[in-house]
Amino acid sequence: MTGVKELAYVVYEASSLSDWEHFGVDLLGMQLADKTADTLALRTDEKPHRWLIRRGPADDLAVSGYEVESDTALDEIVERLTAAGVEVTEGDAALAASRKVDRVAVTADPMGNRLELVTGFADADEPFHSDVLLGGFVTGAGGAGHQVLLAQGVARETYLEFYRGLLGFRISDTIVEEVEPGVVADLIFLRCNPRHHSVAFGDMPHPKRTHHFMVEVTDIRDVGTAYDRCMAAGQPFEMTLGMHPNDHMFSFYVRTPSGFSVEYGWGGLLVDEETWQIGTLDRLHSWGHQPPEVVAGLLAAASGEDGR
Ligand SMILES: Cc1ccc(O)c(O)c1CC[C@@H]1C(=O)CC[C@]2(C)C(=O)CC[C@@H]12
Ligand SMILES: [Fe+2]
Repeated sequence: MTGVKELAYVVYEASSLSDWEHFGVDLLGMQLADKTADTLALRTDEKPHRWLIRRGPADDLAVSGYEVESDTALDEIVERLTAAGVEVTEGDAALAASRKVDRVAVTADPMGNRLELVTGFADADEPFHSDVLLGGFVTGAGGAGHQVLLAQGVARETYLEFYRGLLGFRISDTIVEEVEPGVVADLIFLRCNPRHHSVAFGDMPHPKRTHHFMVEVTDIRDVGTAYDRCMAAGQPFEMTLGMHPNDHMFSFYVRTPSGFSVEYGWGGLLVDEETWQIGTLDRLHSWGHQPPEVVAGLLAAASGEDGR
């Protein structure tokens, strides 16, 4: 089935662009591409933008842009969506120009997340440059990274029918873990290229549309120095360094200025379509990924009055 090829870009609506500029550029090592009174364009590679931050009150995900192989592939997907009763509109030239794509079709998933299906996402004129990274970000065929979105009470079969049945995603695995007595995290991970997942869904209570966006770096030292920069800047952490059992990502989670998180990772697994088997795992973390207050408690206990 002709499906989408990669997560190309996201648009976030944020109340403070200056906080996001500091977060993206100084802490994460992205490149500021463009800045107006109401938007910020951040680069992680040869593309002109991977994150667009637009001024507004939502402090949440506004758009997920997925690139499609060709014009005919986009026609095919639009036709499939329309036949399934999903509304799709062709974006105008101004929208396409603002996204730096040839063509953009606008639709929404069953949770009401706006999706832009695009062709011809151009490269920037200038090569990517980071002021702080030793290496670079891992994008390429795997796209900009991955994100976890909230199911918001929509049944799994409903959003799978959309993402798998209409957009062509494949299931990589599911993880179900009882994180506290009576509280079950149940996540499903979907891929559209060799990256283990470009999107995952969970139905836990969460105030935003998105839980996190994952950016991956080529050099493990850049995970460590990003961790240090976030720590030194007082950026709140959601989880310390750790690893996931499904995609083997070595990562930490830090809060964005909009309250949801960024996962900053290295070493993510690539899926071989020929041999991959859909797994069902029972733990979210192989090790680490502790809430900071848990680590703070352990460290305080370890250095208590009798702990010399
Ligand atoms: C479990 C997992 C595997 C691979 C990933 O890239 C990934 O982000 C995650 C999930 C992260 C995160 C978590 O571990 C704790 C429980 C969380 C907060 C959720 O409830 C949704 C996202 C979950
Ligand atoms: Fe993740």
